[in-house]
Amino acid sequence: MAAGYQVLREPLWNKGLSFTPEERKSKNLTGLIPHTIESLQTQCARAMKMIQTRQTPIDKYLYLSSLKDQNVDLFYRLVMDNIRELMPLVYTPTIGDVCLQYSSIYTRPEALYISIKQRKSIATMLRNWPFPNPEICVVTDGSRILGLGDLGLNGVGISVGKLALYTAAAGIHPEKTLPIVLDCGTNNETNLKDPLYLGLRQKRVSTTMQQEFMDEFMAAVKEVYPEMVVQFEDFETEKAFKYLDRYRNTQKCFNDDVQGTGAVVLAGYIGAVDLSGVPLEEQRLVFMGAGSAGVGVAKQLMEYYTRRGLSEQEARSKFWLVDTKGLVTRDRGDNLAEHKKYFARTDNNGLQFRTLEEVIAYVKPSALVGLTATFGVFTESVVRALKASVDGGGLGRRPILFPLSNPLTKAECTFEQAIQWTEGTAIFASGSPFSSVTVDGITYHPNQGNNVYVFPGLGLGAILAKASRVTDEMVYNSADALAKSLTADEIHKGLIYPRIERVREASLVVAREVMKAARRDGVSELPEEQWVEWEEWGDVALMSYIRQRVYDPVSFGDARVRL
Ligand SMILES: NC(=O)C1=CN([C@@H]2O[C@H](COP(=O)(O)OP(=O)(O)OC[C@H]3O[C@@H](n4cnc5c(N)ncnc54)[C@H](OP(=O)(O)O)[C@@H]3O)[C@@H](O)[C@H]2O)C=CC1
Ligand SMILES: CC(=O)C(=O)O
Ligand SMILES: [Mg+2]
Repeated sequence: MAAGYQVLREPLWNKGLSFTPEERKSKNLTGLIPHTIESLQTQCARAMKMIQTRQTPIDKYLYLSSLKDQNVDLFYRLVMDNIRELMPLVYTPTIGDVCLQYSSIYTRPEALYISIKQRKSIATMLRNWPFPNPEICVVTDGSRILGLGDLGLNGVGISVGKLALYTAAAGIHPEKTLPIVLDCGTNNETNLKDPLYLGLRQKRVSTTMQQEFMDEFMAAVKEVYPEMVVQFEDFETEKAFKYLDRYRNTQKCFNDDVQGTGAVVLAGYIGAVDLSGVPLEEQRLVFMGAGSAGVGVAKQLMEYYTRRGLSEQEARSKFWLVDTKGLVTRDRGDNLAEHKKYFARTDNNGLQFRTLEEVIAYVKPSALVGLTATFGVFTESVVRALKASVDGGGLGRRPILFPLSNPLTKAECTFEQAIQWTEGTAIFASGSPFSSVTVDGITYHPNQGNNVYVFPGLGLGAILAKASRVTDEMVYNSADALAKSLTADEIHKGLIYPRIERVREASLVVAREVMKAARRDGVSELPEEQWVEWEEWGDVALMSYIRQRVYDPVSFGDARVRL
């Protein structure tokens, strides 16, 4: 163990003012820090005060980021204990601005930056990562960052942000997380012209060349870190589907935008249907956006229907997908992208519907899901038409309205608009957090339908189960577990997701069910005796195993009950 100053300079060793008298002596810290001993809570109180003095979300982010670089335990204790206030800073919406400005605000490395020019040394770069045996990586090529488009290398911020939540929301040790950006060029002219841009100054390479690069990357991962789970994040549509299909049967990986989003929306949908007064079989869903998230979500919801006894045909018929050209139909006359074909309608009798208003008038949906990355496409007339089509089915019925695009500047509508235009009846979930709204003395609370409720638990479950693959059953069960994780109080309050303060508790439940699904699918490589023991003692024993393995920073002087 290094002594003195070096201990204070190493973020994973530094405890700030929480070093005990014995540690201060043994590590030669005496005099290098103030004599006072403080608990993590006291240090958190100081940090919160500092955050409040910062004016803009980016300034607050920079303060937090610098804190993470000085004292990892303090950073995570702070985020865990103040998740409602701080998650929007380390994640969406602020992380969107961070990515937009990443090259300008860059101060120090925090990820692996792998450029296609260095493709011959991917394995070496992976080995250069200073911490041994990472368990989870989030990898992006920056080609579709949130709803902000192609940000190139600057998209690395999303890998960093998602992994901070793996730790805060699921307790994966920070040392075991690995953010990666694969730099294949960018088509973003602003970045290419920016003298400070840190990425390759060239247009994106061809699909074929990137495919070869991905193959090399995934092979290097298998060679260097065979146990690591790979989360694909924010790859543009075609690549999102293609890479998932290509690697999912041979490596431990999943796509967060397709599968994580699918699972989180399914969990919310299960709760929303209960509140809506429209029975599951009568629900009719319009999806605005037929990209990686839209199709991923539709497929996951369809799975729910088929597990409830509907045939594939019946289940598929509940979904109407809309893209920039209107309702997706087989006979629309354009060359439909492969991923859109499955849900393309064939029952439209040659009719085509260009606008969302036309689609709503035709379908009379009970639920409207937005995954377009386009602000404001749920206009007043659209939302009022949705409400009218639900009202038509009987009094007291409530529309399901999920504008899920990120960050807030891309949301299809705001919470306030949803409340106003539906007279407070909308069952609402958005991708980024909106504040509560009070109208005529009634306060309405929004839900945040974001894959943050799924990926941390899904990843943790896959790691702890030593799963050789991430199977559909594991993904489906993450949704099921999340839906069942609400408390009576949350259900009573009309919520469809656990309060964000409980995201960690919910993630551990998700992880437990993911582990069990891995076992059922025969992909868990844990010893048989271990499973026999859990099967004998049940969920309590399994949960206790999980809790013993999660990171939960505490300090000398803390007297509190931990998860
Ligand atoms: N809440 C959450 O947890 C998550 C939210 N998201 C958000 O979802 C959004 C979309 O992501 P993703 O699916 O990966 O993106 P894609 O680029 O794959 O898909 C976008 C889709 O939206 C359609 N679209 C865009 N503008 C319009 C418009 N004006 N009218 C109708 N359709 C439109 C596109 O049509 P076309 O095909 O014709 O181009 C395309 O089908 C992003 O903002 C992302 O942040 C994603 C994952 C998780
Ligand atoms: C949340 C997320 O994964 C996205 O917006 O892409
Ligand atoms: Mg994403």
